[in-house]
Amino acid sequence: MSGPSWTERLFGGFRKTSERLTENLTAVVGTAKLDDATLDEVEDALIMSDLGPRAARRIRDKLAEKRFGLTLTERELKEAVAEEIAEILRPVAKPLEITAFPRPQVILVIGVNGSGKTTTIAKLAHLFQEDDYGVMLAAGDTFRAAAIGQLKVWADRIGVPIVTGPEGGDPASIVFDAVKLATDRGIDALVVDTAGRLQNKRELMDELAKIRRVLGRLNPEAPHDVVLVLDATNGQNALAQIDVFREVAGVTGLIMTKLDGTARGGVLVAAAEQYGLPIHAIGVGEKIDDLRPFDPDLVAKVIAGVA
Ligand SMILES: Nc1nc2c(ncn2[C@@H]2O[C@H](COP(=O)(O)OP(=O)(O)OP(=O)(O)O)[C@@H](O)[C@H]2O)c(=O)[nH]1
Repeated sequence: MSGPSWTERLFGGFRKTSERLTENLTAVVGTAKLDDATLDEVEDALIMSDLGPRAARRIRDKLAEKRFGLTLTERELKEAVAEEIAEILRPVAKPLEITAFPRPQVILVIGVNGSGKTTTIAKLAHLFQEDDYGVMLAAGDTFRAAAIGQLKVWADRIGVPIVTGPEGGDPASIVFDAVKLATDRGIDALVVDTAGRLQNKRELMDELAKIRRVLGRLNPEAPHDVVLVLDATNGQNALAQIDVFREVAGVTGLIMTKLDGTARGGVLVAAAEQYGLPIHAIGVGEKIDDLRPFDPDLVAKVIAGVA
């Protein structure tokens, strides 16, 4: 028997956001036309659904601009909200593409422990493989032997080469070896795991800076991508993580995981509005093919309860 489809799981990841929003929107309609008081209620409903005050404000303003004074049915209001959410999400939906020349494209993956970083690296590698790219992994999280072991298990399972070092080894030297090997072998994408010790910001910053310096010596363009993995079940805390990692590592894009569980997926909209960072993909399960393209229109409809 097969389980729920990935889109069904996606509904799960946004359920908390969506239920709150749609309940509150339902309460709004039927009472009055879209005047200031109603718009206030819509804005509140959006804030309470984890979309954040900025996105809520923008959606309110757009609704006012386009539909002030109209009396909308419940469905029409939800569709209008979905459209404005989609407007926020569309510009940030950008798959991670392999374009680096010379190869390899070096993709640093960062994120706190437990965010789904290791699993996401394996899923990304699998996606690249499916597109016929040569992929290599580098186990740059040497802080814990388990992290190295776990990445190795994934590498063996999907059949990609991996460069590792001893526990406590120097991540920069592993990355250096990996880039050289990847260059020799004509690898297209080198995906690098990094330590996720956010509680020790200084050390993490130094470590990432050293990796950058070493990479820069081999290829001034590298790292080409610095992808932050965020756990959607963390809700608003995800925003705080973006703040810190932007400062520590210069994030170039996001992947949000665990959008299949009991996540507060609405935070994705808050992140899009606040940071405008590309969202490369979303994780909707623990299996290797559970990393999916980020579809802004579908996500917007799911959130607004009109999918
Ligand atoms: N439901 C669900 N679980 C996920 C998803 N992505 C990762 N996980 C699970 O989350 C847990 C943590 O994932 P890891 O990939 O080990 O996370 P990590 O950030 O590398 O964490 P450490 O190994 O502790 O550093 C694992 O049990 C994964 O199977 C997802 O999209 N959905």
